[in-house]
Amino acid sequence: MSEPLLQAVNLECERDDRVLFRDLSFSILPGTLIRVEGPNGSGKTTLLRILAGLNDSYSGDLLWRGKNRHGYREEFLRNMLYLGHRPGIKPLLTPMENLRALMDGRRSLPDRILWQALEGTGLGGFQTVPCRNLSAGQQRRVALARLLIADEPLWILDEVFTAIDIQGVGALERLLVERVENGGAIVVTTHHDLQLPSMQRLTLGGGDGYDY
Ligand SMILES: Nc1ncnc2c1ncn2[C@@H]1O[C@H](COP(=O)(O)OP(=O)(O)OP(=O)(O)O)[C@@H](O)[C@H]1O
Repeated sequence: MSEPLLQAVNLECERDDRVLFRDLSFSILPGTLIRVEGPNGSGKTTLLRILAGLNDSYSGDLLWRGKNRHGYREEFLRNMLYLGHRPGIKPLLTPMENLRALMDGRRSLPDRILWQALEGTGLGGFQTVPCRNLSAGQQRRVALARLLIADEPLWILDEVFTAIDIQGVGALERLLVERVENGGAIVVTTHHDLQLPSMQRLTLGGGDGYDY
């Protein structure tokens, strides 16, 4: 069996004296997709931000490739791609400029590749239009183009199906399946009815303060 990329060991997080989750332990293996589920406010975004290294308000351990992540933060960040529940698109920039910004200097790709990635998410013809003139779904697609040029082994995706039309949802589902088949690891939250082969589920909402 392959080594886990990321392991959560006894994670616990409290917000405003309410336990969102405790004793949460799981492994994220290459070639797996984990869907984090739970009702509004159950802590899905909080958990994903903790996994992505964007929130340190937790107890427990996170191991990156078997070692405490604290000592390997840069390596972890280089190998992880996080897309948050907001598209994170700058309205005054074009899709091309935004996509380059989303690369965050990790790899220098030629414009041709970025252009094609935007075409691949249905933004052909919009590559040089300021993003403030795009629809909500088109802005989301700019962020999703980042996935088409991603080589990070771990993707952490928060509500990336939001505002995407039915064709876009199908294309994104196929991309996720293909990625997992090729050894990628994905953690995703969505209120969309995602049913992918061999998807694992991690359900939140059992902490103190929940009646359901
Ligand atoms: N910065 C913060 N400070 C204090 N409480 C917070 C903060 N961020 C989130 N919370 C609280 O933590 C709880 C979990 O929020 P979170 O966004 O993780 O839930 P979620 O499961 O992703 O919800 P949704 O399905 O609505 O997106 C909520 O009760 C929220 O009010």
